[in-house]
Order: sequence, then structure tokens, then C-alpha cells
Amino acid sequence: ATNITWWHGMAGRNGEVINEVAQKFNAAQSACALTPVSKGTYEEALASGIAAFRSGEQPNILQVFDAGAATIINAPGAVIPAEDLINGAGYKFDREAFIEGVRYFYAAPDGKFVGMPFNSSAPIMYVNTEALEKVGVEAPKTWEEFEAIAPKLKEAGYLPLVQSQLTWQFTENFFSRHNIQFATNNNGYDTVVDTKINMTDPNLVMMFTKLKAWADEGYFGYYGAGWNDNQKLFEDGKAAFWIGSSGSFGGLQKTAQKPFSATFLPYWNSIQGAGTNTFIGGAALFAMSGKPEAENKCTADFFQFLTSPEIQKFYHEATGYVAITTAAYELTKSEGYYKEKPAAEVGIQQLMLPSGEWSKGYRLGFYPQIREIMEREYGRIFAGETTVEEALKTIETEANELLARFAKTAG
Ligand SMILES: O=P(O)(O)OC[C@H](O)CO
Repeated sequence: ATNITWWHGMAGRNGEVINEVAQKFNAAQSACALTPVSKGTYEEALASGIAAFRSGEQPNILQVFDAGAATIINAPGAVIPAEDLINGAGYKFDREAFIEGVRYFYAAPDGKFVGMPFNSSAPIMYVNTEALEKVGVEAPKTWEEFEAIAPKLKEAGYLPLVQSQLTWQFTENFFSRHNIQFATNNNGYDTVVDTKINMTDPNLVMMFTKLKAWADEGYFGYYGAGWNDNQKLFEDGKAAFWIGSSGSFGGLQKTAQKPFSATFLPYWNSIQGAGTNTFIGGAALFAMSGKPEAENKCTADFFQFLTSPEIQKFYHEATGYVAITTAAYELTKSEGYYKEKPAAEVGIQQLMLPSGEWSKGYRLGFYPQIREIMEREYGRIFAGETTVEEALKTIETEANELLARFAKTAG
């Protein structure tokens, strides 16, 4: 068989499921043997993949997360667009088979899929149903409703709110959920040249001012920037709400000590036009160039295998990442899975909420580094070392420097 490798950035339950997907592919045919290799986090997988490409040691397939989209799509000659690879192998790539949210995110400006959509997610709100029943309150749809019930939850001994990613959930998706422009040049999708980020938006200032006030009042817990730093209190049943990835659903079913449900990421009712959809999180798979023909054919076979409704459904149900093709979503629905597990449908429903001009996410260069700046400054806000205004201004200034630098490297 022809051997191909797949570098990824997943751990825990989601890492196990990657191995199961590879086993299914290997069992389904005999021409190709796929080996998945964990490279650590998403950030580490991207960095390893780019470094390996420079030294000619790249894997056949590299998983790249949303924040790395601009980096990989603008890396000259690093990848073969998924669509070209699949069509070149004799399959027919069907853009329309994919749900709308994934159609543009990893695509070139002309709509061609550069990345192969794989694990797509939405930031949703997980709900400790026992806590809500005890206190006699409903899960909030808006942050105003959250503010109204937070004192009651605290009074009953619960930490009202935790989250796992202030960058993705309270920054990038804040702009989507409230339909506010995040960056110039069409949120960066049109060009990398002279693109500037909008971190000093008064609404974002308000969101972080509220989070800090909630933290001071004991309504919100912040335990660090690591994605796993903040979910334990929810798993243990001590927090009422946790904003997490829909892709954490599979793992949470194993770790949650208390029954839970899920609902949409809240928004501010006071912000006009709010309530739009969030954009897809998670990651896509990129076929790296410089590989022999036979290996590329195996990569194409694997990508094609991934689009089958059965594999999609398996992956969706095992992890909580959304079904990325309409056929897989319909298949899952028709089998009654969401009747049994309504929380598993929340992610895709949130992606399918009415969209707005600015709810489509962003494409910004050096974005993993920009997130590091955000994490540093957000940490300083909660440690009381800076004000929200100062922190956001610092992020904006440093991010714009990085964006200008990226425009130069991308030519
Ligand atoms: O936890 P995931 O895989 O849904 O990813 C969340 C973000 O999109 C990562 O940037």
C-alpha cells in the first residue's frame, strides 16, 4: 500500500476519534495506508507543518485551524487546493454539498476550496440543567438575561459563567454574533494589504468591561488562557454555564459529572442588529504539495472518503463537530439522533442562524500571534494590571503591526 501521513493538533477524545477515522479509511480499502500523527495543539501542528514544508519533510495532510487559514492559504506553493486534488483524482468535487458556513472559510476568493473542510464547530453555551432547576431560572438567550439571573445562581453556590477561549468566543465571534465589522478590507477576506483590525470598537470595550465586572462580582471565572483551564468547574457541576466548542460535546459526555444541555452563544440585545450567526471554528485539512502522484491520489481518496454521509455522521456524533454536508446533517436528523441528544444540534443550528454582512468571520495574517497578544492582554485585564481600554488599544496597535508585516511577506 502507499503510505500517507496526517499531522493534526487534536488531543483527548477528539484525538482518539482521529485515529478511529484513519482506521476506518484503512479498513475500507487496501491501496493506501493512512497514519495520523498528533503534533500537539493546533498552533503547534501549523508551526510544525510550515517548518517541515520548508525543509521538504512535510506530511501529506496538515490540519490547520481557523486562525491559521490566512497563513496556509497565502503560503506560496505549500498546498494543492483540495478541489484540484479531488477533481484531478477523477472524483467530482461538489461545493454545493457543503453547508454554507464552510463554503467560503477555507476557500480562495474565487470560491475554490483550498482546504478540505473537516472539523467545523460553533462556540455554544453548555448548561448545567440541575443548577438551573434548583435556582428556578431558564438558560439566557441574551447577556442582559444572564446578568439578571447571575446573582441568583451565585447565591445558590454556583459560579454562573466560565468559558474556554476569550479570543474565539468573546472576540472573533463577538463580532459575528453582533454583526460588527472586525477588520477592514471585508474582514481581511479581500486582501492582506493594508488591513487593519478593529479592537477598540465601543461594543467590544463594553463586553470586556462587563466580563471584568462579572469576574469582580463572582459571576464569571477566568483561570487562564489555556483552552482546558476553565472547563473543570463546569464538568464538576460547580458552574452553571460554560461557553465551549460544539466539538467538545463528545468529550464532555464522558467528563461531565452532572446532566447538561446546550444553547446558543448569548448576545447583547442592546446592540442593534445582534443575534446573527457565528462563523465556523475548528479546522480544515490541507493537502501539502511536493508529494509523489501515488500519495496525492491516496490523499484525494481519503478526502473523498471523508465526505461520505456515513463517515460525516460518525465523526459528528463521536465528537460534536457539526455535520459539514447537508446530506450528513439530514441523515443524522432522519435517524432521530437530535431527538435523543438535542445539544448535539445546537452548533449547526447556530451556524445556520440568519447571517449578516459581518458574521462571516475573518481572514487575517499572523493571526495565531495576534491571539497570543490578546491572551496576554486579557490576562492582564483580569489580573487588574491594565484597563480594558488600554488592553484593547495595545492589542490593536500590536496586531496592526503584525498585519502590516504579514502583507509584506505575502508580497
Ligand atoms: O475547539 P475547536 O476545535 O472547535 O476550535 C475552536 C477555534 O475555532 C480554534 O481556533
